[in-house]
Amino acid sequence: ALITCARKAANWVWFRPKQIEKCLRDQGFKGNAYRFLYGDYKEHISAIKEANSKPMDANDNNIVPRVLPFYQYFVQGANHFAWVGPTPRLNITDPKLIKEILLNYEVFQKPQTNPLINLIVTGFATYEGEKWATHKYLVNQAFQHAKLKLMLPALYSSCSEMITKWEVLVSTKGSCELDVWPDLCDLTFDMISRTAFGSDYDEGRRIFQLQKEQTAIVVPQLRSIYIPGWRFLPTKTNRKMKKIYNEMKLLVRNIVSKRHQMMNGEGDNDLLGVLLKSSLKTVDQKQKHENIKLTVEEIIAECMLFYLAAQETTSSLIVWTMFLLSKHQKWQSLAREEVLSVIGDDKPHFEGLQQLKTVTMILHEVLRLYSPGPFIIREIHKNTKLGGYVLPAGIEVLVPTILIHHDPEYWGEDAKYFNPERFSEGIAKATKVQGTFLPFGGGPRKCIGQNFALEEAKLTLSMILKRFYIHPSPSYVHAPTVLFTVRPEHGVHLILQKIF
Ligand code: HEM
Repeated sequence: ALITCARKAANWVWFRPKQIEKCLRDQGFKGNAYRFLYGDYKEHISAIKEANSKPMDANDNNIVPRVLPFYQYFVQGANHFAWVGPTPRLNITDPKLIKEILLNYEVFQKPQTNPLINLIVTGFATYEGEKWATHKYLVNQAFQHAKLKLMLPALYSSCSEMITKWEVLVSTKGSCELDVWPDLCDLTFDMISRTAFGSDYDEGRRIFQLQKEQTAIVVPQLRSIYIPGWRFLPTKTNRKMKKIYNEMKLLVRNIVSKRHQMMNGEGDNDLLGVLLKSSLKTVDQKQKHENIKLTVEEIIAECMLFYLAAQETTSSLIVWTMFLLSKHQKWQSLAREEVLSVIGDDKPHFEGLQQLKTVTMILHEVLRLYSPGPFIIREIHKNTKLGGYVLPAGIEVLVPTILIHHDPEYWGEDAKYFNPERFSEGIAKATKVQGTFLPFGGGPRKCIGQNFALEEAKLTLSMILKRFYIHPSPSYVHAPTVLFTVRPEHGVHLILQKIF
């Protein structure tokens, strides 16, 4: 047994990486030679630290060196690989190959993360195969057009609370300086709580606190140490995380069972209602995924996923939009004019939000420049053809979406500039090469919450633009950084001026 274990360990930390390295080099891929256990990991971490050590010029949108520092400094180009411990990660920037990767989702799978991340990311985002397909199908029911329309009043209530708070702040002087980031995080949390849990959303608030605690624990771990195989160690951190996770699970379980008892087969229109319906009844018999029932455990996992996937991504989109509108007053005025002409003094309504063309162009441009999810990672478990290459089993591929979004080859010489005009004739005509706008990913594993996020963002921006002029603040420090999403390291300080 000892000999078998020793052989396996030696294979994992040395022989297999060296074999893979040879296979990659033989096909023309470039990268550093594999170094025992750590690979390029130490350089990777110091590149992140170095890149984040100083703020950027506030007029500079070239955030790639901060967001993908290792890529920028060491890899320098497409079809290079870097070592994350004993695992090589191949960078792919060719749109044709990216399309192949995203479409071939059964082979290019989501990477297995360490168990700490598994305590944060749950639900179907972590599944593969038939289980993923059936769960995605069921969860998708909650994001249908008709359902999104019904969610609007809940989103409106959340947003009104934030706007009222800001109106109080500006009431004495007519304007105030404010870090809008924490408020936007609270807002998107509140929105997902209401839309996920309907009337039980208050009980969901505690989940937010717990998720914040989890992130606070996990982030320094991810950035500082790397011990290959550490996932097997019963560390203090693991225990702390597990404790928080169990508390979250209990909270969601209580909400789920309360609703389960109340519903007697009839669901609400919130996300939980849709999932619970599926646990009570069989789904449309004509559909492929008939007779699927979710267990309570599975529903809990999906609810916890909503919180993670829906919250910081959308707040990141809204905060960078506010920041860029503060810098580009022309676009701010155009957006405000459009909101006033389409929605006027009414409450924002679903059809109105669909008609906001300028606001949509602005949001697309923000998603391009400040993509909340700046890269996509996949791994393969068997030797796989990709274009003219044969990729060896056990490697990861990284699609650096943000790098592609900033590439002048696809977006023109003004790729680094904020120019929503490029989206005036839709996404297809904004880029020179199709498949280079990937803020929500692509293929079957594309983001399920895309329309929901855009609805949230349009509603929030409409309500803000109707009440306030947004100006830059001298205390703002431009420091985009990646912590699950591209977020502002020191918040986003802006001056809000009341519109009378
Ligand atoms: C601006 C906001 C958002 C952005 C930029 C965004 C981005 C993304 C991206 C890039 C992916 C693909 C990841 C991959 O292929 O590895 C993804 C997947 C996903 N997103 Fe979003 N997302 C946003 C909002 C949301 C919201 C509001 C929800 C839920 C309510 C959500 C739920 C999910 C889920 C569940 C997946 C996994 C899909 C699957 O594995 O099939 N996202 N998102």
